[in-house]
Amino acid sequence: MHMVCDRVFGPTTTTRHVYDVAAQHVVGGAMEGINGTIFAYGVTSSGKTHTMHGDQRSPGIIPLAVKDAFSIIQETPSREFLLRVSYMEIYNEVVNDLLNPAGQNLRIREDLQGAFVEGIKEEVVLSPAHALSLIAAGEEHRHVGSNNFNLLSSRSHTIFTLTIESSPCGDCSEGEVNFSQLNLIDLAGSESSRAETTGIRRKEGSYINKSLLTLGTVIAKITDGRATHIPYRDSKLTRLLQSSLSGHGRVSLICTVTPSSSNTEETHNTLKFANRAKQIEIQASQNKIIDEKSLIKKYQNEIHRLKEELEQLKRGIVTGTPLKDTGEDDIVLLKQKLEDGNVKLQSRLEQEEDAKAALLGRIQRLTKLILVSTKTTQASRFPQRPGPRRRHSFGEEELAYLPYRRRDMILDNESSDFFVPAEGYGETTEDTSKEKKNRKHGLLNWFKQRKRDSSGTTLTSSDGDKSSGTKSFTAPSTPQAESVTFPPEPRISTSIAVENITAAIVGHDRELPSDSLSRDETPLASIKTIDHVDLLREQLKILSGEVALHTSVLKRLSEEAANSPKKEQIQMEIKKINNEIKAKNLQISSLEKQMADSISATQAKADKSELSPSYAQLLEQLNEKNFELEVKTADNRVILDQLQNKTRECEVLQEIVTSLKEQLSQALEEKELSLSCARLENDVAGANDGKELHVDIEKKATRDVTAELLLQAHQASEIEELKQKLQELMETRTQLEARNQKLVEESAYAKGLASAAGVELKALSEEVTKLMNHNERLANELASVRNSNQRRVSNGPRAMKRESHIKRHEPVNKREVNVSYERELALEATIVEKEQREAELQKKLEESKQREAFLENELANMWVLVAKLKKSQGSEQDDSDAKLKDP
Ligand SMILES: Nc1ncnc2c1ncn2[C@@H]1O[C@H](COP(=O)(O)OP(=O)(O)OP(=O)(O)O)[C@@H](O)[C@H]1O
Repeated sequence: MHMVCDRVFGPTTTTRHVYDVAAQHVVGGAMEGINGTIFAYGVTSSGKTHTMHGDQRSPGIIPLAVKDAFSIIQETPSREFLLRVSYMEIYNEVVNDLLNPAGQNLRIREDLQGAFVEGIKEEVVLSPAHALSLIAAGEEHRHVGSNNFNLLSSRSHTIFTLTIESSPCGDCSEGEVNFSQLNLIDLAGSESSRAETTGIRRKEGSYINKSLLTLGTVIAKITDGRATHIPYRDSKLTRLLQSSLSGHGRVSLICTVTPSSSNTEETHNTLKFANRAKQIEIQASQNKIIDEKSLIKKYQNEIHRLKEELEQLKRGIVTGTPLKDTGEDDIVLLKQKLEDGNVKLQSRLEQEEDAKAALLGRIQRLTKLILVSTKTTQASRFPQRPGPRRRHSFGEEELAYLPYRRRDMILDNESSDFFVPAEGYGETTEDTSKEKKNRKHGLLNWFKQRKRDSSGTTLTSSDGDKSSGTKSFTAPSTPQAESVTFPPEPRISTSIAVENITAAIVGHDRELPSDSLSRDETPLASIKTIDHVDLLREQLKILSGEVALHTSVLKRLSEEAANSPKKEQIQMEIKKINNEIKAKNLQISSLEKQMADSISATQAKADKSELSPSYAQLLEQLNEKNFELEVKTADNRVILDQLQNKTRECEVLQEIVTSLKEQLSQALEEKELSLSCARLENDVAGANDGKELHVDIEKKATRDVTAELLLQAHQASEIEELKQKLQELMETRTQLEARNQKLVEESAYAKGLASAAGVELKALSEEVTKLMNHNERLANELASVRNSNQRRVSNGPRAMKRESHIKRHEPVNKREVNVSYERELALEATIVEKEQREAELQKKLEESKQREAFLENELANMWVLVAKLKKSQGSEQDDSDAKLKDP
């Protein structure tokens, strides 16, 4: 950015140096009758208060300026001065008197000399300590509060005004009186929209930002050249600074910036502001008061009159009534009269002595307010300033009014009271000591905890003077002033076309009529109506400002909503702000109605009575303003509608983004599932080729929408493939399950067979056992039969005898032998048969055993197979379960 400014100061620069470079010429000019304004501008916590007020270690521009003003008086023995101060704050667009706690919500009025605050308290000051004590007392009433960046942030703009009157020295000074005002302004810091503030701080912040915004707009319009209307009246700050901003006096703008990277945007804005302000064309001139309304003149004249009175009184006392020649008869009478007269004279003398003392006291009181140099040399200070002044050195008493006493750092090489009142200096000291008793250590920073030692970079933009102009502020007691052109001073100045000045003045003049009416001339009823309409207008402006602010916040939130994850919260806030805007718009319309009613009432009255031209003009102005307000409100509504549309669009976009995100996450889930299935398939089928899929889509998708779409397409095809694979896998699984079922059935059948075979085998073995038993019995029988036959043969004679005996009974025995023989044969045949059957059964048993062994073997194989199948099925089931649980 191409930047124009006079000087850039680094962090090591002292405020004293900044004062010398950027402020001293403004103070010097003010002491010569040229209005001056010095103000600090910057983001919150960038060091404005530090620059303007400072502390004991480093006194700020205000104490340095006050000190310098008194130094200049000391160095100007040819003139006598009268200094008075006022101190006010603009808090939430309300003007409060910091020197008088009762002076709250003061009105700004305008006369031909410019804007002034009605009813503001002005105090005549006699010394730097006196002035600083007043600032200190005023600071205690100033609004401060902690914000995110500054523990004691200025929540209001403060304007310290030093009104200077000077006239040539001498009792019967007929010379002109110089009149000027020096405004030293400490602005509240602009607040970032990022600042997390709530409630009262947010309200204060919005007022601060609004007035600073108006200040920026006014400066932009002044420097624009084409602007026909400059909105000075949009804020109290610009209204009061109108004269200074339109170039009618010396102006020095000190912009403070902070090195913090989080404030880059604000720093940039501050630099832009400085750059713009630098383009303002300055036309400073010396103001001279030619009428008798000057306060210094008033005091001088009164002193003069009182002195004459005193002289007369003195003469009256001294001068006795001469005695005339009288006769002897009258002597007694005369003696009597003389005695009476003496008593009377005595009492008159006493009265006159009292009057004389009272007069002297008044003369002393008045003269002590007028400050003159203690130097005896009467060398004129103007137009050439004498050699370097000894200044900036603070005495003990003055330091007491500065915050955080660090006397070791101050070079106290000069007495503080190097000026004296014109007369009665002793009384001043007495008064000052009284002040001392009452003083409070109370400038804002008195109580400030210094949070950091590193300083913000201070940047100064100071404009020089070029031609003529008028004064900026007018106090209620301010006399009429006249502009006198001074030749331009050799000073750094901006380059701006002279036409622009004219335009600015025209714009300025155009605004004046509504308030330029003399209060004496305006009928009371009209004043009331105008006041009411003024009030409504002010309220309207505040509301419009708030609507504008809300609108900007809304815009910001809408932008944020697009990116922030806390969408719902932001949407809620957007809704809240929308509601607020609606409520404000309702208020605006009701105010407009009230204004319209007031105006029509005024119009009706005006129709009845004869309107003065100024009144008609005023009405016209009001109508114009009303129209302007209506236009602005309509504009606001249009902007609001646009914003609401944008918000809706944003919401729709948000929904699209959300659905896209959901789709993406779904796709990712599916892909994950498919991947696990594929892995499972590979495990089961053993046909895993080791194919690896890369799943890092989510990050990529958020980075690049196009890439995301491509990736999605790619993923879709992959998902399709994977689905097919999954299908195949499912089929395989079904087949496997069928096969498994078959095997289970077979195994059950085999089991049945095996058990049947077992039963059969058991029956067979029992039969075999039976047969074997039977066989054994038969064999035993056979053996016993054989044994008996053999015994008979082997028994011999006995057997023979028996046989012979038997022979005697031959026919019976023969039959018996035959039966036995047949029976033996039958038994033998049965045994053979049994043996054959036994062999057969043995053979059958063997076969059964073999079959059983085979079946058992088959069964074992089957169990192995079943176990295998179960195992594979189980792992498959586990995998799919795990996949389903953790997709
Ligand atoms: N140049 C500096 N040297 C040392 N300290 C500084 C400097 N500038 C600022 N500071 C310190 O930083 C803090 C904030 O400064 P200051 O209060 O002056 O900021 P500000 O711009 O007035 O803020 P706000 O607008 O919130 O009132 C104070 O404690 C002040 O002492």
